[in-house]
Amino acid sequence: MTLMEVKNVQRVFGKGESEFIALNDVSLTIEKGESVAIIGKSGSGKSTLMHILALLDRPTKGEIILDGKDVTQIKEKQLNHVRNQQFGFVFQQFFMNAKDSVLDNVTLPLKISGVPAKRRKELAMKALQQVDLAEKAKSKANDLSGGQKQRVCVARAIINQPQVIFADEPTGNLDSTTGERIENLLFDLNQSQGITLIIVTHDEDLAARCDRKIRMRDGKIIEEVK
Ligand SMILES: Nc1ncnc2c1ncn2[C@@H]1O[C@H](COP(=O)(O)OP(=O)(O)OP(=O)(O)O)[C@@H](O)[C@H]1O
Repeated sequence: MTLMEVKNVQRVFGKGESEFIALNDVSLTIEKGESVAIIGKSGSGKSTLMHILALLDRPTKGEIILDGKDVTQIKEKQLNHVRNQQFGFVFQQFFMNAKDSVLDNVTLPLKISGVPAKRRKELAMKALQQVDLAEKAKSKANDLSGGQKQRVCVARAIINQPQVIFADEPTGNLDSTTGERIENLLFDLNQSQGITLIIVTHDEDLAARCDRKIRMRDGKIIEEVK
């Protein structure tokens, strides 16, 4: 089953002399339950493509079809809703509220979607158990190690039972052992819950674990390897 189709997408930044084509006629289909690595040199357009797929950015030209629906032109409010309900995010820089508790960080997506506090806590504890960090629920996010922070981010990403997790260099800030633990977590979720994984990475070993590798250069997909 197809999850997402990207059709002839172009993303242009800037205007006039400073115009820059970051994505140039990119087309791509993503199946449900796949794990896909987006690879390529710095500046090749990987993050730009991921942001478009994750509906965090809109294409200048082209179409995005999600679950058979054209979402290219839908309103910001609806986009936010789709992201909140269906997507989870894990980024290299963690993006946590450092002064808040682990629990508050993990429940944030549910707070946004209006889930009552008691239920939020239940689901957060379940998600934290999955990443083996239930005992840190009350700690300040800032007091955790890098690997623990990233596990909190994975817990936050799965709390809404998303159909896709978007990960941008999820192991980029971690040592290799800790990074591998995060990788294992992501691939376990992919295998056991069928969550589609879309991972931007420089790490060839991480890319090799994905079902499919999409290599970008100068804003184009130059190679797809299964
Ligand atoms: N908001 C923006 N305004 C102008 N140019 C941008 C913007 N975002 C990205 N670009 C340009 O688009 C190109 C692709 O950027 P992108 O971040 O997608 O690359 P990347 O492959 O993810 O690189 P890296 O591996 O370094 O993160 C770069 O040349 C970048 O300078």
